[in-house]
Amino acid sequence: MAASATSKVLTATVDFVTSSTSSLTHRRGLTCSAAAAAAVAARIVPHPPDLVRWVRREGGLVHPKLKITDHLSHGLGVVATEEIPQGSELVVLPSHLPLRFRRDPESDGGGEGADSLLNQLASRVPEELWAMRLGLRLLQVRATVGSFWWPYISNLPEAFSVPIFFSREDIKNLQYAPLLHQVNKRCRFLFEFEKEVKLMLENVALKDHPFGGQDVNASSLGWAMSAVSSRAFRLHGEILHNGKNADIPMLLPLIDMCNHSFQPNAQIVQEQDMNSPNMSIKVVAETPIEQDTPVMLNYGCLSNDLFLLDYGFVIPSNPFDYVELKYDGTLLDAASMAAGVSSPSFSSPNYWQKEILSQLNLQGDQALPKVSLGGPGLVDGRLLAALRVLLSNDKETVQGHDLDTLMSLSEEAPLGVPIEVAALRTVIALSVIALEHFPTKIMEDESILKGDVSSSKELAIQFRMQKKLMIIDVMRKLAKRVKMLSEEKSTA
Ligand SMILES: C[S@@+](CC[C@H](N)C(=O)[O-])C[C@H]1O[C@@H](n2cnc3c(N)ncnc32)[C@H](O)[C@@H]1O
Repeated sequence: MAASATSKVLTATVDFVTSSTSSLTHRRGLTCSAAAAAAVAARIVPHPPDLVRWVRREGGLVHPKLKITDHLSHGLGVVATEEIPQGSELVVLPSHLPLRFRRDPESDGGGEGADSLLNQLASRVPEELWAMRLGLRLLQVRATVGSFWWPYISNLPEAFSVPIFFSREDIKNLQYAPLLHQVNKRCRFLFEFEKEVKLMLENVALKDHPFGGQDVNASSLGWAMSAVSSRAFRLHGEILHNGKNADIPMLLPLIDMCNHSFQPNAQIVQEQDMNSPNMSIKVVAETPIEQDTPVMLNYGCLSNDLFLLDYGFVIPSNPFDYVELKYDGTLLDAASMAAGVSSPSFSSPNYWQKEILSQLNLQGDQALPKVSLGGPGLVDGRLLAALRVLLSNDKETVQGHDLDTLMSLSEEAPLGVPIEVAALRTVIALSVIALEHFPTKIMEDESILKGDVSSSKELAIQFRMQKKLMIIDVMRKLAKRVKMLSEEKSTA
């Protein structure tokens, strides 16, 4: 495969991103450090108060057959000490226990108070880094002597295994440009934000200081952002004056001790409190929970990029994992030729094909060239439709199908078996190119993991290995489909 074609496949090249790799490792402050292991259970203080007792004392409910315990590879977790029936309420939090960022419009107007300064700082955080906003509140509460939330805060991990705390070397070890890009973006933001916070708080009197006069740097900001991204749930806030309620992120004491599974045995339920605009938040058993079984919640159908970036772990054989590719006609021509398709015309579509590419947002001013491979659909619908359309010379047949049909892999061969086989073979060749883009092979990764590696290096290697295994899985499934179609055709 031509090097120029292969270098285009992933949405950005690793070299480009790593040339400016930022990392928080050399800036570890008082309040944070990289996790010594993905499953590290060390807390902010060595012997924090009993969280279960605190929740009960504050009027919450904790099922008597639950306890917090070490979960081998997931840190702490919540476990059933005896069988718990389906439908049982496991934890109920009264509305004053969740920690949220409450934006008080009256303190937004440039006043001097601590809350006003916190609001001003929060308003400088871009929406996509929402975790930093609640993180500011978390830092404020953490710095408050005698804080109501201290029993909760003191039970938080002292370190997180998210990649902003990896060494530069281990960030490069991820080998996947879209994630490197996100990690760098977060690191750069934290360094910039540290400057802004310092500037804004330089001459603030102690009584007005949102962090009780304590130094806040990129590391402590990173700790707070990671605490929130790995533990907060987006839930309905209280009912607003207009009767609606907006989704807001909240830290849920004790509930956030539950680990993640795609086959959860419990779920979060919100209930309107009688006579108040508040919502109580519960965890309810969705299935019977056997003795010694952990209570598991589903954090969401996320890719490994998001699990690693926000939570600091990677899920093996994650059905929602995918790789990003850039839609590029020249690359598709190369892939298609490698797949044995004769005279493909991806780089020179004719006018009716161009129109469809525009409708698919793959061409024109509004083009969104990022497409994906993997996930539940295996192939990005827009990519599949483009391949099917560009491999066909039959305008009438193509125009006889709507875009949804052309984009669906479950629609078997809408433009005929030869076109379908050529399209799928092209995707397989694209997958090979994507695989070649990783500097190491799976076997090399496996042998590195057999050695003595740091936990962050292990996570980085697990991440890239899972991406490669996922691509191979896509290739295998598509090859099976090609075989089936070819057999069907030959027996027809
Ligand atoms: C909401 S907290 C759960 C409580 C956490 N285990 C603790 O020790 O505080 C989420 C964190 O738990 C760990 N975790 C949760 N589910 C996991 C899983 N399926 N695999 C690995 N780690 C997991 C990760 O460190 C994640 O950032």
